[in-house]
Amino acid sequence: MNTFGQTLGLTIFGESHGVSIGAVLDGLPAGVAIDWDAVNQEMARRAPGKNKLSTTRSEKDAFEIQSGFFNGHTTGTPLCAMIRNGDQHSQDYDQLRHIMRPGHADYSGKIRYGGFNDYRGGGHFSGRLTAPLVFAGAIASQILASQGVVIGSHILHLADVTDKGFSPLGESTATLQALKGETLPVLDKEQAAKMEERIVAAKNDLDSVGGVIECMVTGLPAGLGDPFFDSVESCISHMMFSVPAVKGIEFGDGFALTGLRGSQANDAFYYDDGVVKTKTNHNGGINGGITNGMPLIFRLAVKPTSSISQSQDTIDTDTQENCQLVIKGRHDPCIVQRAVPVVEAAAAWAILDVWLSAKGRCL
Ligand SMILES: Cc1cc2nc3c(=O)[nH]c(=O)nc-3n(C[C@H](O)[C@H](O)[C@H](O)COP(=O)(O)O)c2cc1C
Ligand SMILES: C=C(O[C@@H]1CC(C(=O)O)=C[C@@H](OP(=O)(O)O)[C@H]1O)C(=O)O
Repeated sequence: MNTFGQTLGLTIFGESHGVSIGAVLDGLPAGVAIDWDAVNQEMARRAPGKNKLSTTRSEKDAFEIQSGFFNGHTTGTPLCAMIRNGDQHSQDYDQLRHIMRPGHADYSGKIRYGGFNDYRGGGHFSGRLTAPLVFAGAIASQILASQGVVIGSHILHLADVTDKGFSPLGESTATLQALKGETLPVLDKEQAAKMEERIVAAKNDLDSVGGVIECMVTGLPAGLGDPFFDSVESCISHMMFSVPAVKGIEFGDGFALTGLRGSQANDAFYYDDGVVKTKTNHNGGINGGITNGMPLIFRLAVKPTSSISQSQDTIDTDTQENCQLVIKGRHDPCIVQRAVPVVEAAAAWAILDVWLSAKGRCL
């Protein structure tokens, strides 16, 4: 199934080198006035071909609304948006019909779909399918913002360069919003130039780099989520592994919690003018799968781009022999900075789904 969500259904469709890609958003509340300029801004943050750190494929990522929006408001029935593809170089992919890129989905996709998958540009597996995800998330984040929820992210690590982490007790809305204007969003501004240098160096070596994105969600009330299968961690993780190249997630202190004692890892409660807070936030705003009212924090591992131009060992499925592959084409030397708006959008959609499920489809 290519649909995500319990109360709010998101279906994404299309192939990177097909006519179009798009999304169907089902279950949105009726009567929401959407700020389309803000949606366009989010699309532009993710769009390819903007600078030397990204693929040179140039796409406008303009969307055409097909349904679900009438007289300035959502109708509450499925909202469908279509995004046309315009700058495909499909000949770059001719050899990839039968020569499998290591690290990409060529082989697994070929087996899954019996060889009928559209392999051009990675087809339906392409990072291009994150454009409809951003479209959906941009709408979800507007709805969440009306309830006081803010989502922001930065690059915590890129190759061997490290930014300072988010303050676990929360960052201001101004800080989270300001990060959205940056190509390499970091808190310690000196790290951006070093990160850029690592991406350019990898590209010059016909290679790629990966990193870690840290995401924070502020303004969530306590009590959202469910204890087991639909825990907030489960819902967010389910969504985040839909972002191509994401290979890991941790909440709060995550794996580092394993090195602490209980006395160090527990987040002590206190009343702050009648509001329940915790003095630390090692658990990332979630206890028992349910939000506790503190900022939600998670980190994602993003792998280095698999399509590199060095010669690599692989297989030819036509001849059933081992062979060498030199990939042609226009690939991102680093996915991390391109994935930042995608992660925020994906978080917005997953959290709005949790919210509407908890509150019986209502805000
Ligand atoms: C925004 C974005 C851009 C991407 N750009 C590329 C790219 O240019 N070349 C590439 O090989 N992979 C790229 N990827 C990653 C692949 O789509 C992904 O590695 C592939 O679908 C296999 O999925 P997996 O890595 O999650 O196993 C990109 C991913 C995202 C989110
Ligand atoms: C098109 C986008 O990114 C693409 C993601 C991608 C991949 O394999 O994931 C491979 C490249 O595709 P192509 O070879 O067609 O240029 C990227 O350009 C986009 O982000 O909109």
